[in-house]
Amino acid sequence: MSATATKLVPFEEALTRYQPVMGLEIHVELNTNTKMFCGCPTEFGAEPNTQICPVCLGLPGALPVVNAKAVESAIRMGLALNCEIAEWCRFARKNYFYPDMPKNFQTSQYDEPIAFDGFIDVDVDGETYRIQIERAHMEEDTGKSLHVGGSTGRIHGADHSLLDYNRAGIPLIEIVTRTIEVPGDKAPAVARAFVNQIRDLMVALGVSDARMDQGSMRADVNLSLKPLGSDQLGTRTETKNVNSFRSVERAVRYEIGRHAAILDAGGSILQETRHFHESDGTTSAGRPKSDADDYRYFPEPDLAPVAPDPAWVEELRGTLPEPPAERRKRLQSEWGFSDLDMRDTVGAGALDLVVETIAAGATPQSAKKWWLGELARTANEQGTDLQALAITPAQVAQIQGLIDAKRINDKLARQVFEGVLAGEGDPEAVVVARGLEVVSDDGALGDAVDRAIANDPDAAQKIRDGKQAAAGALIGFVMKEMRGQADAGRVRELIIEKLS
Ligand SMILES: Nc1ncnc2c1ncn2[C@@H]1O[C@H](COP(=O)(O)OP(=O)(O)OP(=O)(O)O)[C@@H](O)[C@H]1O
Ligand SMILES: [Mg+2]
Ligand SMILES: [Mg+2]
Repeated sequence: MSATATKLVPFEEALTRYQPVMGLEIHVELNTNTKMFCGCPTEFGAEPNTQICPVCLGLPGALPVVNAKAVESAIRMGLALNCEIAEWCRFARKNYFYPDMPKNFQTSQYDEPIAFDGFIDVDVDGETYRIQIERAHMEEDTGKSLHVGGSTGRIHGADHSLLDYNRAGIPLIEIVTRTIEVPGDKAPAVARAFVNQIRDLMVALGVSDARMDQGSMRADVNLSLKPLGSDQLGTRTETKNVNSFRSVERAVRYEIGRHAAILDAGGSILQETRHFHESDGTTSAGRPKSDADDYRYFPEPDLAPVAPDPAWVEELRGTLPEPPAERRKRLQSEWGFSDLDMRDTVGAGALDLVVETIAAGATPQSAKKWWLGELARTANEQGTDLQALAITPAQVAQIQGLIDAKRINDKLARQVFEGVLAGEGDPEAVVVARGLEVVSDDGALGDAVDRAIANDPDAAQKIRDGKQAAAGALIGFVMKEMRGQADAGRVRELIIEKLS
């Protein structure tokens, strides 16, 4: 579903007249064992409405209690984002009605967030861009609506809705950037790199599994344009719940072209939420949303203020992972990567995957080769991120191990990747099931070499005359006959032996 007739100004052309301005809101689900304000479990994928209680359902008289582990995660996250940590802050009620929110308000933070005024640096094409963080605040997730039945189409195209409140009350941190202005042509890539880096940071902190494909990390992309040279912000649109790095990049690009077309035609941008469509990279209108939307925020009367002891905050500072830029420098020197190797790896969002693949036994170069080659191509074809592919770093290392042991070659490895990605099991199982092992047995190879010599007497004669380069044609014949499964090195040796 997408707005088919939307006219776009080509990206490069839009940038000759407008400066894009972005703002990113990232929701991260914390991996605490229990919910934000009650003891319900947070496990993903349970039977609907089995992880609920009077507190997360907002039943009258139920009293919430703050999850201390969630506060700890929020503080560590704030510190990692170079934020100030509030010495005293409160929760607030954000009042609105929506069926997936049983309490009729979301417990969030408003003007007193736990963390504020931070920044992180992201690298794109060898340049560093500093992204200012306005705040990171604690809140709770909503439940989920499932729209089913299609005969009346009254509700989002469906008959009726089912509600699952298992997710209601799971701790969330919302990270909000200040407006971001970078050279227009870099804007989509900077947005993607930022979200990517937030993910890496969450994983390194161990506070969330930050899986965009599973919704444990979600990005809202705000975008506006202003005429070049103007210092007045334009009206923004807010593309909601974008769920991959690649989609973040595409959403920015698409909205730039769409805004430019409207502004060029003398129109004005409607401040609204938008939905992103993976299939064709477009967005479509959601609901109008003005800055004056009145959520009637007020301090939550049922929760005590959060006043983290400064000594505890300093203690938590000591638990932070190595800052990303320093880590990249260290890894680059450990791996012996060139600047370009490193830039490509980071740019592809493959840094942690490469780290894990090396930890599982592969060399840095081979880990990089597969993630940035074969697997990046596959991710691109599937329109997803490397992290979402159905293969683990350990499996990539196993495939490289099979190559190193000369049981398969690079070409056969591609078929092993295909099998693993298709869910046929571990590399070893795929090799056996698909019969992909390289033949290095002299008997079978010798017979094929004999046939190759008989097939191409000219080449054979050249080799007898000492022109070993002519062996290529015979090796090609053998490889073709054995469907790529011959040990090419051994075939060459046999050819030379037989013809000298
Ligand atoms: N004119 C603009 N153009 C682009 N981005 C903007 C503009 N004005 C604000 N932003 C960005 O939009 C984001 C607004 O997020 P914020 O959470 O503060 O409010 P919201 O989107 O109105 O509320 P909600 O959390 O309910 O979605 C910020 O990242 C901000 O920098
Ligand atoms: Mg927000
Ligand atoms: Mg928003």
